[in-house]
Amino acid sequence: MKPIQVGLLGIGTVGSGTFNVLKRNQEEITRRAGRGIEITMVADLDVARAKAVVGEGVQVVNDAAAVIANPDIDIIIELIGGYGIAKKLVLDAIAAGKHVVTANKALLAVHGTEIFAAASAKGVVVAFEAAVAGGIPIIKALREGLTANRIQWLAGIINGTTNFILSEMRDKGLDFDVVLKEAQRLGYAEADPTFDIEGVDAAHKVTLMSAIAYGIPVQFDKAYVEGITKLGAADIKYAEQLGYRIKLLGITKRTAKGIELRVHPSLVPAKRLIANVEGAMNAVVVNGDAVGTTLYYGKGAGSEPTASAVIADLVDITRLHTADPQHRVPHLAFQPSAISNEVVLPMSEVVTSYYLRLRVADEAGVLAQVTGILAGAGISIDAVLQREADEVGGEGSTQTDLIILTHDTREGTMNDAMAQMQALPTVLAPITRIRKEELA
Ligand SMILES: NC(=O)c1ccc[n+]([C@@H]2O[C@H](COP(=O)([O-])OP(=O)(O)OC[C@H]3O[C@@H](n4cnc5c(N)ncnc54)[C@H](O)[C@@H]3O)[C@@H](O)[C@H]2O)c1
Ligand SMILES: N[C@@H](CCO)C(=O)O
Ligand code: NA
Repeated sequence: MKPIQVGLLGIGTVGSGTFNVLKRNQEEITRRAGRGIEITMVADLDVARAKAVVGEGVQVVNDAAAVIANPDIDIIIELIGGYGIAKKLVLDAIAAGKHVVTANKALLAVHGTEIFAAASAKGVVVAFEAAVAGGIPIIKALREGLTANRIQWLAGIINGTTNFILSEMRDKGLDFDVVLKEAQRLGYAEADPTFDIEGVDAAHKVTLMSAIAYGIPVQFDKAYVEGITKLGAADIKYAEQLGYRIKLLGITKRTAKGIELRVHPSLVPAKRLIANVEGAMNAVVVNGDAVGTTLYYGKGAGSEPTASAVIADLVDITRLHTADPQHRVPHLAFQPSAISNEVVLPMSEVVTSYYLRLRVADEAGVLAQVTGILAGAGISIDAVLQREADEVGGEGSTQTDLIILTHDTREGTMNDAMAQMQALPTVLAPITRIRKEELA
């Protein structure tokens, strides 16, 4: 089957990430989608910059309408932003019978009702995973994973720029303006950064989540919106002293009287996981009556994290483009015909770092014997801790514990070294080995 053809409108921060990730991971994405996905035409006002990103072989124009008019294109990605020209282009793409993928939360939160109605009438999809919490698959979780539940409430840190500002102000005592400039440089901030700092961007996102959580129309005009501009450094400090962190939260809650929809700075107990979401990271907590509380965490902004969500929507739409129902939800996420025979490694080939605890005789030269074996095996030591014998075995003890952290080592090599260490007469008990994972 020939690749599905995609037209990209706007190749700035998110657009270039989308182009690059799609190209880099082409082979695996095709195995998942069941068909290649190719951006064959790009529109951007800055044609020269666009050409520098896409190279040869992709048509670049400055008129987005020309991409929509191209009959070979099945999916339009809108990454221009705003409610101006983007609205017209999305509606034109729908009218032309094309599916739309967009990261434009502003457009959907304000004009979603009109846009979704147009798409329904035409039988096309408007997918927007990238619009809420960037790379975190929160739309998919609400739309698919949690469908059994009556959602009670959800709350999220859904604006990276403001979370970055609050984190830097708290940790480094930096000024608001300095941190905002840095967020803009890193590509997190909206074209108009007042949308970030006044809470508007978070309100766009929580409006969309509220609609999906409760099955109501998107109603941005009903949201209460308060940003972080009136917060003082002193408030952050006092909250801290009381055991809280201040976070800009988007909250939507079902109550007996109706649905709450609001964005404002909030004190959150410091021990909550969400209170420890720092920098530009996002997190959303969802409470459903059956599942209880679930947490979704990750990068909510930036070029490739946002591209990750855009491409997931492209894969979903591509999977729909077939009559075969098996194709739509492949059991193992990859198409059955694309399952690979890559090997699963035996444990001896696994590479990790280690914590070792050796109960040894408290005498000269023991440490040298042990480290000598590790050096001989090419195992690099990260840290060594030798406990006082008295601490380990009580007063007058002749035994002590030697704790060693290693750098990455092949398990088979470690097994051999451990056998040698265990055989030393000065090693008095079975060695304890715990594998260490950084998980960063
Ligand atoms: N940057 C992020 O981390 C992020 C994350 C999630 C969602 N978003 C959303 O993604 C969208 C794009 O954001 P971005 O950060 O990539 O913006 P950007 O400013 O980096 O890119 C927009 C691009 O669109 C082009 N453009 C403007 N008007 C055009 C027109 N009429 N025709 C064709 N091209 C035009 C610009 O030249 C630019 O290259 C926005 O809706 C934004 O809210 C961004
Ligand atoms: N301006 C947004 C981009 C992601 O939607 C943020 O800072 O989170
Ligand atoms: Na998302």
